[in-house]
Amino acid sequence: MDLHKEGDRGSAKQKKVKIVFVIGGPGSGKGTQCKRIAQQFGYTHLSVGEILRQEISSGSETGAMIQKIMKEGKLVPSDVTVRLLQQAMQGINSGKFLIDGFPRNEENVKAFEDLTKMEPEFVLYLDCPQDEMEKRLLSRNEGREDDNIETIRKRFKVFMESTLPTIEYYESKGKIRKVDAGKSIDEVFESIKVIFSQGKDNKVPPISRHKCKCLIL
Ligand SMILES: Nc1ncnc2c1ncn2[C@@H]1O[C@H](COP(=O)(O)OP(=O)(O)O)[C@@H](O)[C@H]1O
Ligand SMILES: Nc1ccn([C@@H]2O[C@H](COP(=O)(O)OP(=O)(O)O)[C@@H](O)[C@H]2O)c(=O)n1
Ligand SMILES: [Mg+2]
Repeated sequence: MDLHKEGDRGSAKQKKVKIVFVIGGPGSGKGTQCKRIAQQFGYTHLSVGEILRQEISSGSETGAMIQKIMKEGKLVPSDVTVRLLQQAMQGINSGKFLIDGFPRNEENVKAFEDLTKMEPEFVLYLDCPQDEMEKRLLSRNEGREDDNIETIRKRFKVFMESTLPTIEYYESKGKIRKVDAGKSIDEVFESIKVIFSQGKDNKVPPISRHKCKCLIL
């Protein structure tokens, strides 16, 4: 599959790939909602966290490096993350990708743009109060090494310091679609359905980081 924009190499035959990024704090419900979106709207769901965990399971040296970083709640270097993400995308013949947990910082954005020459159609932002996210993560029960209170707090800090600026970046491009993710799974999905049913010209009102529920601690 060619991951470049239609026309980039002058061929009218190249398939236009549509990408939606899904971001939000740890425990905001990205994975849960992505499964539903993929099923209802025909997207291929790629969880970047899962891709990184698969690399850990492979037993590679890169995997060992990723494991150490994840345990500390930090972010994996973008060249590694984007290379693994691009490999995963190239193995799938899909026109529509839902990329969960990406981008998480400005370096992620730049590495993705540089390597793939693509931009997301829009960015779905699941905005959830931190105390709710903490509660969800502590009862997630997936055996993850990073779902302990110490690492969870570090991940929240990384989200505030590194991911919120990327939300502002996409907001300035009119690409953020924000939903209140503090509600029930069904209620959140109802709001998401409205967004995925709209044409790309229907923009939601702009947001500012001061209005994010995740900052109401
Ligand atoms: N809206 C919600 N209300 C209550 N629990 C939720 C909601 N969305 C997800 N969960 C639960 O919270 C945990 C974290 O959800 P998950 O989808 O893994 O979040 P993320 O991928 O953003 O970390 C899971 O155990 C999930 O079942
Ligand atoms: N773009 C990304 C995504 C995940 N990660 C790493 O993977 C971890 C788990 O990501 P995840 O998306 O599975 O976590 P949740 O937000 O779903 O809980 C993060 O805390 C980072 O250490 C990363 O470094 N860069
Ligand atoms: Mg997840």
